[in-house]
Parts: sequence; structure tokens; C-alpha cells
Amino acid sequence: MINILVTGSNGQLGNAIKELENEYSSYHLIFTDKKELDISKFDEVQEFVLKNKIQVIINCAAYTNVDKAEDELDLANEINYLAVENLGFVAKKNGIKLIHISTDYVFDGSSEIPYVENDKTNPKNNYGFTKLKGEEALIAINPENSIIIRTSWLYSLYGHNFVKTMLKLFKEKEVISVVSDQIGSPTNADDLAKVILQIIPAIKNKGIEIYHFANEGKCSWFEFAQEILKNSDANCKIAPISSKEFKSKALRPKYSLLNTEKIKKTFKIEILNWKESLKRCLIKTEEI
Ligand SMILES: NC(=O)C1=CN([C@@H]2O[C@H](COP(=O)(O)OP(=O)(O)OC[C@H]3O[C@@H](n4cnc5c(N)ncnc54)[C@H](OP(=O)(O)O)[C@@H]3O)[C@@H](O)[C@H]2O)C=CC1
Ligand SMILES: Cc1cn([C@H]2C[C@H](O)[C@@H](COP(=O)(O)OP(=O)(O)O[C@H]3O[C@@H](C)C(=O)[C@@H](O)[C@H]3O)O2)c(=O)[nH]c1=O
Repeated sequence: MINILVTGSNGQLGNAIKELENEYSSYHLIFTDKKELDISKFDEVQEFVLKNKIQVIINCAAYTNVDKAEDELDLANEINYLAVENLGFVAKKNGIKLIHISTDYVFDGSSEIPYVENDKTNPKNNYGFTKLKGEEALIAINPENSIIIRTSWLYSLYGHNFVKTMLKLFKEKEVISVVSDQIGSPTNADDLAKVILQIIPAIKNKGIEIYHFANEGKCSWFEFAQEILKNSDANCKIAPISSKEFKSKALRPKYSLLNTEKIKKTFKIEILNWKESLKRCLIKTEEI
């Protein structure tokens, strides 16, 4: 049995991992959210991992409200940076394999080709800035057998995400406007959860490594919204607009496609196209 701690488990990714629990009989998954284990409390995390003989930590805990982070930098920093640093120290001290999740928003979007892992980072908003600080802290601590997986545009049936927002707006409005000049790749949290659980035994590196994971293909948020609409029975109209026309607190990268070759080659995995994976998620909505 491998004892695996999943932090922030009431969020999208944590719930997607919960759904797969029964497929991994050799894993003893222990799910905690802030109430059970606040990752910003070093002593509590240290005590928890010793008591439960934790061998792997999957850190799904994060501050993910991109616009709010513009006004709540301290809080975002505490969760996305200082608490992640804590986890890094705990992992290093106890020889624990740490799997940490980061974001495409660490990039500024000025590239025209998919970002590789060692491309220059330059976040455009506080959320991306705090996530980058978390990455940098882990790289400095350098716990063995640990990885950072950057992903993008995560969605699921749980928590807050673009797919759920669109399905809600389709019901409430006749016309909605969605930005068409930001390009990326939507990622189904189920696919990321599957890959994380699948690769755990194969993670063997001297220090920490960064990997990119997103569903295959690319689109704008507008095209993403169109595809969600196509797979629903709503009649809403979607109008393309520019980022300048959409008023929001935080700036977002214009281009944040992630090159996923490294994770595919290292762990010999295949990744579904985003349209196919979106269909699978939306079919689940109908089953509920
Ligand atoms: N959502 C997205 O589009 C993307 C997400 N990511 C990254 O993927 C990871 C998973 O994201 P996602 O599942 O969407 O995140 P969610 O926001 O859905 O879930 C995060 C969870 O962490 C909990 N949490 C917050 N603070 C703490 C704390 N101090 N201790 C323990 N738990 C805490 C939250 O609780 P509460 O809600 O009560 O605060 C929430 O349940 C994150 O690292 C995120 O940055 C990367 C790219 C895209
Ligand atoms: C709701 C809405 C959003 N938009 C735009 C705003 C923004 O540019 C884009 C996406 O908006 P959202 O606020 O849903 O997504 P956002 O919070 O920016 O999503 C990000 O979350 C963090 C956690 C990540 O790590 C990123 O990878 C990314 O998924 O769509 C519209 O154009 N029309 C709309 O009606």
C-alpha cells in the first residue's frame, strides 16, 4: 500500500481524483481540505504526514480566483506560495514524493508556439505571480522524486470553471459575449487526475522536474464556449469579442498553449483531444 495525501480535495482536481479511488487498490488515498489540513500550517502538515506515514503528497490546494487575486494578493500568496513552500520543506525532510500543480498563467502569452517547460515565465496577474513563486520555492528546496505539473483551463463538474459558467449563462441569457483573442487548451480534470495516479510509481528524479499537461489541440475561449454550446441543448447565441471589450480585473495571457511532449515521452502516455474530452465531461452532466 502507498499512503497518499491529497490536499485541497474538495476542489475540481481533488474530486476528480476521488472518483478514481476504487481503480487503485494499491493506493491508500487520504483526502483532506482546508478544514482537515490547512497546508499553510507547517507543524500540522508535518505531524499529519508522520502520523499517517505519508509517502506521496498530491497538492490540489490552491487559491484559484484569478480576478479576486488582484485584490487579495496576501491571501493568494499565502496559499499559492508560502503554503507550497511548507509542503516542499515537509517533502524534503521526510523523503516524500510531492506532486504539485501549477498553471499556464505563469507565462505572459507573448509566444506564438506552445510553451515548453523551461520557457521564460512572466505572469500578467497576481494569481500567476503567486503560482510562479510557489514553483520557484519548490525548485529552490528541490525535493527528490517530486514534480510540478503545469496545466491549463481546467474544468469538471465540480467547483468553479468556465464550462459550468457557460452552461449557467446559456440558461440565463439569449446572447453572451466571449473573448476570441486568448488561445489555450482546455483540460478535463478527469484526464489530469488519471495521469497523476498512473505516473506515481514511475516518478523517479534526483530533484524536482516540471511537466506540462493539457488536452490536445487548441482553441480560444470563444471556440471553447461554442463547443460547449454544441454539446448542450441550449439555444443561446455567442458573440466573439476582444479581451479589451471584456471588462475584468485581471489581465490574462493571449496565448498559453502548453507543449506536452515531455510528459508524453517520459511516462509513455497518450492525451485525448480537448473536444473529445469535453464531450465525455458533458455526457456525465446528463447522467447526473
Ligand atoms: N482551475 C483552473 O482552471 C486551473 C487550475 N490549475 C491549478 O490546478 C490545481 C487544482 O485546481 P482546482 O482543482 O481548479 O482548484 P479549486 O479552486 O477547485 O480547489 C482548490 C481547493 O483548495 C482548497 N484550499 C484553499 N486553501 C487551502 C489551504 N490553505 N489548505 C488546504 N486546502 C486549501 C480550496 O478550499 P476553498 O474553496 O474553501 O478555498 C479548494 O477546495 C491548483 O493548483 C490550480 O492552481 C492550473 C491551471 C488551470
Ligand atoms: C464568463 C465569461 C468569461 N469570459 C472570458 C474572461 C476570460 O478571458 C476567459 C476565461 O474566464 P474565466 O474567468 O472563466 O477563467 P479564468 O479564471 O481566467 O481561468 C483560469 O483559471 C486559472 C485558475 C488558471 O490556472 C487558468 O489556466 C485558467 O483556467 O473568458 C468572457 O469573455 N465572457 C464571459 O461571459
